[in-house]
Amino acid sequence: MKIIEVVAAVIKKDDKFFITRRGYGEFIDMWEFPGGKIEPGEKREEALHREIKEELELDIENLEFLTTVDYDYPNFHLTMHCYLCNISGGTLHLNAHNGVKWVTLDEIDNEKWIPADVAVVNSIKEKFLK
Ligand SMILES: Nc1nc2c([nH]c(=O)n2[C@H]2C[C@H](O)[C@@H](COP(=O)(O)OP(=O)(O)OP(=O)(O)O)O2)c(=O)[nH]1
Repeated sequence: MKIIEVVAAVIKKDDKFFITRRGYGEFIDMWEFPGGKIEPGEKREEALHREIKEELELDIENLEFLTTVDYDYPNFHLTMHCYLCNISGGTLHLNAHNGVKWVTLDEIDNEKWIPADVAVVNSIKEKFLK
């Protein structure tokens, strides 16, 4: 099966997490963590900086590895490396999404997540729920 390797940003500020709603494609209108495919020769962190700049026109800093999620979709296998980070600059523009919001840990389960992201949400809760 085709393997797709993706990086995703779990952007945090105070007690909230920044989530984005897909604006196109198979998972349109479902929530995800922004990011995208690693290009040949790219390091994971470089790919994440590039994707967040392309998709949202934001800069990120303080990347800290959170988890790698593996998920079998019907037509590909997803390997997704997720990094906690903060916004360090830029002005938000939605170039790939049709919505964004900041959610607390109390709200994070209530979203219509892309299937693989349920495991990311569980990792976030494991790390931050006291
Ligand atoms: N970015 C992102 N992709 C996710 C998440 N969860 C999940 O299953 N995916 C899947 C959906 C896509 O099939 C794949 C990432 O593709 P993408 O469309 O974001 O990547 P990209 O920007 O590099 O690609 P493209 O649309 O330009 O081809 O990973 C998530 O939280 N964030």
